[in-house]
Amino acid sequence: MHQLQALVGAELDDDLLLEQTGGLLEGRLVQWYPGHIARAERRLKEQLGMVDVVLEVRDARIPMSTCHSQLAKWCGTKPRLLLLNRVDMISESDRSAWTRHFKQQKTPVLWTDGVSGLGSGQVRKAALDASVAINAKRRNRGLMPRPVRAVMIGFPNVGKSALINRLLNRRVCRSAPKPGVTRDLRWNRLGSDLDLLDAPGVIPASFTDQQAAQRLAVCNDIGEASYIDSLIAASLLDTLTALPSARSLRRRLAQRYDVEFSEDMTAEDYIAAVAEAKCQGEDERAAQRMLKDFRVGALGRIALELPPGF
Ligand SMILES: Nc1nc2c(ncn2[C@@H]2O[C@H](COP(=O)(O)OP(=O)(O)OP(=O)(O)O)[C@@H](O)[C@H]2O)c(=O)[nH]1
Repeated sequence: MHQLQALVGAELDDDLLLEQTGGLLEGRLVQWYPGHIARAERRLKEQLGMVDVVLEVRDARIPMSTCHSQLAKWCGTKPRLLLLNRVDMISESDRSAWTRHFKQQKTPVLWTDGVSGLGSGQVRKAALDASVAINAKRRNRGLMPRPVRAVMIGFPNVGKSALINRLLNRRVCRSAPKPGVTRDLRWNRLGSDLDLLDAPGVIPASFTDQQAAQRLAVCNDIGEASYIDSLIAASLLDTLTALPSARSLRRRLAQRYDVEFSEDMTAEDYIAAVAEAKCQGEDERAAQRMLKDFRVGALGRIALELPPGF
């Protein structure tokens, strides 16, 4: 298991630190910047206090690693909807496996694609359905109905802003392929019934799971300054070769890089071999290329995590 590097550069300016909120809040960093982490969590709890409905967005490639461990507790009885975004990046069979899993757990899930807008109609409907109950309660207490307030919460770069833009059908939130883009809270009115809050991506302060941290890095969900590409690319290869579809994935890698990935090679061996063949022997460049290929879907539609027991 490769250890993910915590931020080692001491010269962190505020901007970099902000990027890292959306960055690696893994054990060591938490100890180094306790004030910063505590502030991010305080803000998250404040946001939860302001809304009626929580839309929790996770990355469909890593639904477990992008699960915020404290969220269920903090939401209490508040309605919570689980959105699995980037559905376009996983295979049909991955999707079916997760659908079955969440059905067994009795957790309603909506599949979304923040780029094409797939699923956004259902998200809107589900949020508005929640508003009916909320406004019925208000009327019973003699209060005027008001638009339902919902917040999009999730790890950095899972696609919250893109989803909001699709829901509103216009580009109101900055959305970019790197973590930590959303820095401020922003309310957006959707029709006359729904106010949506886009919030900066947050990683739990208690996040110490190295494997999950590596998967976040693989999926570009934490700041690049937090890790070394070759370690993370090796982690990606280890994960791919442990999946049920490992054999076909090895073939796909061989086709893409013209280098066989035999069973007796380690991930590090393979990166070195691709570096030799394609990147003048530079492992870091080979690693960056593999990570980029995975992130843009050039290695195929792959969920890195499957439900337990799959
Ligand atoms: N392929 C694919 N890309 C997506 C999807 N949703 C968002 N993206 C892309 O992923 C990148 C990150 O999306 P954002 O909407 O900025 O993510 P965010 O969760 O708001 O990020 P933070 O600001 O870091 O909290 C952008 O380049 C989006 O175009 C999706 O469903 N599929």
